[in-house]
Amino acid sequence: MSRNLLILGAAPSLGELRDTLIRLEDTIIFALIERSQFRHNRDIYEADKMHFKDGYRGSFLTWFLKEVECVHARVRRYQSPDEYPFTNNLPDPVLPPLEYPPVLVDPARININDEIFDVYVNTVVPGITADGDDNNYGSSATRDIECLQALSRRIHYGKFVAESKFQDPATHDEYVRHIKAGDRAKLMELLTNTRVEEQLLRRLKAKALIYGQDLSSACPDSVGNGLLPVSAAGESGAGERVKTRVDYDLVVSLYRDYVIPLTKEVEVEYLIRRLDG
Ligand SMILES: O=C(O)C(=O)C[C@]1(C(=O)O)C=C[C@@H](O)C=C1
Repeated sequence: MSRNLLILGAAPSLGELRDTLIRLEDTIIFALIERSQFRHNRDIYEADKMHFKDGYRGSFLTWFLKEVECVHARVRRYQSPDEYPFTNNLPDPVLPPLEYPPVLVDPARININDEIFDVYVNTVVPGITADGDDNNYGSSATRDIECLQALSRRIHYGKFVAESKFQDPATHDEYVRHIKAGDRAKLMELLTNTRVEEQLLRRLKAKALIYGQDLSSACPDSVGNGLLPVSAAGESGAGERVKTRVDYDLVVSLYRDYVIPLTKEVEVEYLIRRLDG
């Protein structure tokens, strides 16, 4: 995705941006499935549960995040306008800066990763994992970081979506009026597209149902007969609820209650500052 942002001369269209959001649904569902194979492992989220030889005070996950983000910062990850770190005071890149086409007007580099982290640790992880401790701390935290990065990229992509809506001649003047009035509620109303949200949630349920199935004991023939038949409602041919590796209703509620609202929050916060300077 970063490469695309580098080579795009002009702002991406709303259609192109929505295609990226659709692709990120797959990334997020698979990352959640990966994390859900391990138990909750609550200790990795609690500060001072582990003794760090380097004197670090905090949770295992925040220690791990900081280490990973240091490496990623050194290879310029956070120079990309769709990548935002969860930790601070990161080192400078070892390579010269890249020139990204100036699509966004975002001097404050709006970053809501603290909110995303909070929702992920306190709501998502307990929802998608079985309770208990299986000692897979490194494996769990590795998957956590993948989930967090994917969610963060998806949610901060709202800036590009907001910019594209702001540039649209059909709504430009209306956006400018609400921005000048500092009216966040009106901006929220204007940028909301209920039809797109409903379609997204339906698609997401279908994807979570299909990607979440464990096909290890299925014996399909060469044209695929023999795979578990699943209806859109999540019922097997026999009428019972399909057991998937990650609960598809949870994936839908994650998007409905957090991912979409946080994306819209990013869009509003981006737009409200759009005319500054
Ligand atoms: O596709 C858009 O128009 C967006 O702004 C993205 C998004 C989303 O988060 O998926 C957010 C707000 C809209 O109501 C619809 C969808």
